[in-house]
Amino acid sequence: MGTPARRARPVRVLVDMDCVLADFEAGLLRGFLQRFPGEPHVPLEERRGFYAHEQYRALRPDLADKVTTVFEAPGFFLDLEPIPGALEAMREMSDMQDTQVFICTSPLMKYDHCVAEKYRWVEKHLGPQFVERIIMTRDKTVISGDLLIDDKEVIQGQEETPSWEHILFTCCHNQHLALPPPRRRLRSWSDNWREIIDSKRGALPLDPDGLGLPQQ
Ligand SMILES: Cc1cn([C@H]2C[C@H](O)[C@@H](COP(=O)(O)O)O2)c(=O)[nH]c1=O
Ligand SMILES: [Mg+2]
Repeated sequence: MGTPARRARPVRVLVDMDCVLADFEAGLLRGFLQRFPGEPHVPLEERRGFYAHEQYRALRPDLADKVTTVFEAPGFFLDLEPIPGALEAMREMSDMQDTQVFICTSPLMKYDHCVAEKYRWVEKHLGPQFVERIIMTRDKTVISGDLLIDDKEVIQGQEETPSWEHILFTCCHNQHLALPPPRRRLRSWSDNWREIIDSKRGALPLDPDGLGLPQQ
């Protein structure tokens, strides 16, 4: 009989891209002001709700299509600025022991430029080793992980009970929301993301069949 194993499996962290790694909201406002000067706009401090185009629609119905043309345009996703601290956090996280990091991002339905530009953005800012870590899906609930760091307040899909805990990454459109316990937030990449990852380590099943893991 082997010694009871005390070795945990790695913590798997899924990290969203838009508004978590890449500053979608700042890029959208900048692009809108350049393309439609003189039209009413939504300042970042007044953004509410995940979908910017819905808030622009409420401002004036025709503005929904206008703002949509900004993020569907070639170059939009590639030119987004990194969120402060995001690149450093990703590099540190992927170097952590017993930690797997994946970038989990949803493409636009109008994917012509978005998909390739998301890949190119990751290569440009994080390098080819992170390109291997991209998961592109319209349904994040079917992806397995321990944590999903994401700015969308509600993440739904085919799987009613996703394996991950959703950590809400603070962004202009969600900062006003009061999260019901036990939901957790990451306020920025200066916040306690290391503690959040470590909080998952003890909770992992160790050698579930109880037969012991092979000695190394
Ligand atoms: C604000 C906003 C976003 N979208 C799109 C843009 C991206 O493809 C996804 C967000 O992806 P994530 O992985 O959840 O970050 O949503 C949109 O279609 N309309 C909008 O107003
Ligand atoms: Mg996002």
